[in-house]
Amino acid sequence: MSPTSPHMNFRSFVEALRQDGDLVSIHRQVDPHLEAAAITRLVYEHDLPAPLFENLKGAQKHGMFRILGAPAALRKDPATRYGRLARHLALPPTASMKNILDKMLSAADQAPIAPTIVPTGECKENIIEGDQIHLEQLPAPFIHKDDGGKYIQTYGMHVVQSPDGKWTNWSIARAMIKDDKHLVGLVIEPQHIWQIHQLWKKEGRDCPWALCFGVPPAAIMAASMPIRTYDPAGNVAGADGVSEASYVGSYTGESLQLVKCETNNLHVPASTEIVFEGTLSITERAPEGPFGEMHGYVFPGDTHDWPVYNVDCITHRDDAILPMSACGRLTDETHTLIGALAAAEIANVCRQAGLPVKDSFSPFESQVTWVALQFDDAKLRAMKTNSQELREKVGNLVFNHKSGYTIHRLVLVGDDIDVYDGKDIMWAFSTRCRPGMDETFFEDVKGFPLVPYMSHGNGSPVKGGKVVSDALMPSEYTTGRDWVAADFDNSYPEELKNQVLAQWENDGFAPL
Ligand SMILES: CC1=C(C(=O)O)[C@@H]2CC(C)(C)c3c(C)c(C)cc4c3N2[C@@]12C(=O)NC(=O)N=C2N4C[C@H](O)[C@H](O)[C@H](O)COP(=O)(O)O
Ligand SMILES: [K+]
Ligand SMILES: [Mn+2]
Repeated sequence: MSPTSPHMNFRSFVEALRQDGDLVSIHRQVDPHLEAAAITRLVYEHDLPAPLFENLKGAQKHGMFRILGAPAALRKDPATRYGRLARHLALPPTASMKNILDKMLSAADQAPIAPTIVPTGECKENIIEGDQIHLEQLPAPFIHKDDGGKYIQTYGMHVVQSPDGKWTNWSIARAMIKDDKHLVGLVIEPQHIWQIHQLWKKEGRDCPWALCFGVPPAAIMAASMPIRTYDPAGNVAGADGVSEASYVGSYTGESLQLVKCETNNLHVPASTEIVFEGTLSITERAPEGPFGEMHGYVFPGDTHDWPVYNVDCITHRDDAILPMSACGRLTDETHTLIGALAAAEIANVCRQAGLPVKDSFSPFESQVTWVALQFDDAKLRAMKTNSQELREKVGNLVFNHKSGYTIHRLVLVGDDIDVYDGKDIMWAFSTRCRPGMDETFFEDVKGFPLVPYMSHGNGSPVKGGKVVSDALMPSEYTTGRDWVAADFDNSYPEELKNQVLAQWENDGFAPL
């Protein structure tokens, strides 16, 4: 029996949400065609408990399957805002986003802990092979009314491996059902699944593949993060060169238990809810999309050809649960994970390059197209640099690194700004960054085509459109801050503030 702690076992994670009062089980029959996603979308837009659809119209025998919506979205209570993410990492429900990202980064300078291969696990309770596979009969969700198909894959983990077996990558990339035996999905440059797909193209063989729905929550966090592993040549990139599996081992302190696939030599977490096994074709492509994407748009009819996945075998737990991210406008997993984890890795890359970056976050208000980088003001002054020089240095470093792929604006701020507070970032950006003069634009770097002003804008969808906006004031480079904020914290003497706070409720105000 594999570990049953919530961060290491998806089924236990769902039960932990129930214990937390952060789950709504819906027993009435719900239609996977739009209805389940519509309920989940409203959950996202109001930060409500995760919906578990226990009785899907069209669910197959052996419990194939139920759906858990909003697996890593926000909780309404500010005190436990990130509780559902915290549960992915065995952190307390009151953990801050900083606690969560620090935990994810803690692996960067710890020894990797390799996974353990075990003979079997819960994911082997049911095995469906060959002509018994009918993807079209599964209760796969149709998520947005203008989508190009049923997106069964929105929170599963792709497993692919370099031909030399040295590098196994875990990542999330969407995929929809193409027909009874095939999926089709995004495999975009420079993502690691794209890099490994390229290696198999050179080999002239289809890429062995597995797609794991309902993996240990600690694993899906690394799958969503642009951690540095091998470069395309298969050499170790940067200090680590670990695969996600070993990276997860580091920050959980536990060796993940994996089992071998039935039909290829890849390994998958033993407690996975549903496993698709097969190949990612190096030749076959098919129309994919449109899809309601992370920036909150569907462009009807916006279909493009992407690689085809061939499903040879399905294994699954009894009463399996498919996690679903009905992504789009704020606030869902594409914001709490893609933006936040990219920000964390970008700060890591900056620090490795010797830049005094203390903290970073991608403000939800920017639909996670920005990352705010908080500089240590004293160390900044010691650099004896200036705005233009720093903007160029940071932009050239981040916008040419894979971790910067999805980010189009970097906002540089001092350490009086809380990067996790969107109001703080907008205050600094709006009042300290003079448009044009304090900004450096980058047109010769890789652009992120999913941003609407890229794919449906006026310029190249894949090049440029990036900027470093310096919201550090000139005094922060030289003498130190030459202003006082006109707010309660900074504009009143300590003893007066304490007196006001002590009197606060006696004066008739509700507790802050
Ligand atoms: C951009 C993406 C999506 C979109 O907006 O449609 C789509 C939506 C869903 C499936 C919900 C989704 C969720 C819920 C989460 C949490 C992450 C993503 C996605 N999907 C996309 C996708 O279809 N294609 C893609 O290339 N990257 C995606 N990521 C981001 C990657 O996972 C991230 O960049 C990793 O770092 C990649 O791993 P490595 O290569 O570094 O190993
Ligand atoms: K990853
Ligand atoms: Mn990777």
